[in-house]
Amino acid sequence: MSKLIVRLQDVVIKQGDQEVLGGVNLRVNEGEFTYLIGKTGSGKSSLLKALYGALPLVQGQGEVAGFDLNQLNRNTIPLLRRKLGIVFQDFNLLNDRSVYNNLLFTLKATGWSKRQEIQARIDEVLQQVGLAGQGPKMPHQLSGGEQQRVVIARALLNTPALIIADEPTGNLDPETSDEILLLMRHLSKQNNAAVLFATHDYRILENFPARIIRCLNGKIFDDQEISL
Ligand SMILES: Nc1ncnc2c1ncn2[C@@H]1O[C@H](COP(=O)(O)OP(=O)(O)OP(=O)(O)O)[C@@H](O)[C@H]1O
Repeated sequence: MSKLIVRLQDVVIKQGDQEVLGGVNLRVNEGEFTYLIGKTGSGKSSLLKALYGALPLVQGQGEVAGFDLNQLNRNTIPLLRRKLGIVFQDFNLLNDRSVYNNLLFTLKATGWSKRQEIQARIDEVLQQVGLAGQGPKMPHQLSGGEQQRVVIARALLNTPALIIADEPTGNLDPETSDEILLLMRHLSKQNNAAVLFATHDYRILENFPARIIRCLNGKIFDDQEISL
């Protein structure tokens, strides 16, 4: 049987006083690629935030990468996030430093200290996203698609069990969006990382089908449960 990376049971998620999603049941297997769709304001980002410990579960049980979401605290949230790779629409790179130093910053912040291991890991993730040798470049010297590749490389640094991608292609043209999507699907397979990929882009869903979770009217619907 596959290992579950996400397990939510009867979960309620609120933003302030407003219930955004209720009765949420969700299971995502190791290595599984899943889309998350829904209109603006339907709760996609709120669901993802709950998964990375930025919004509490108001009710219900949840486990992500072996962490109990109801038991998270200041000490365990960073440990959970180390098991996750998070990719947003806005690239969120530090613009005052090179690609290499962006990746170095994350490794140091997550406890890496040996120079040789750091160098090797940075080379490895840059290679995985097709940016070998681009470490010395500054973010502004890269295209939007290349910047998003750096963000994906950063997300891979600590070998995440789950990659959470909140509209990662939202700022990219269709051709570059396809490249990023295909890269993420390839990396998901290669690294056995589950991916939750929130998108508005129905073109991507049609061209590259996979399981779809839909946020609608305060609930989630699983269009196609693929069990691996
Ligand atoms: N920080 C916040 N404080 C209060 N309410 C919020 C906050 N963030 C989101 N909301 C509300 O929660 C609901 C769900 O928002 P959420 O951002 O999860 O939707 P979404 O599906 O991700 O939308 P989009 O596609 O526009 O990103 C909306 O009604 C929104 O107004």
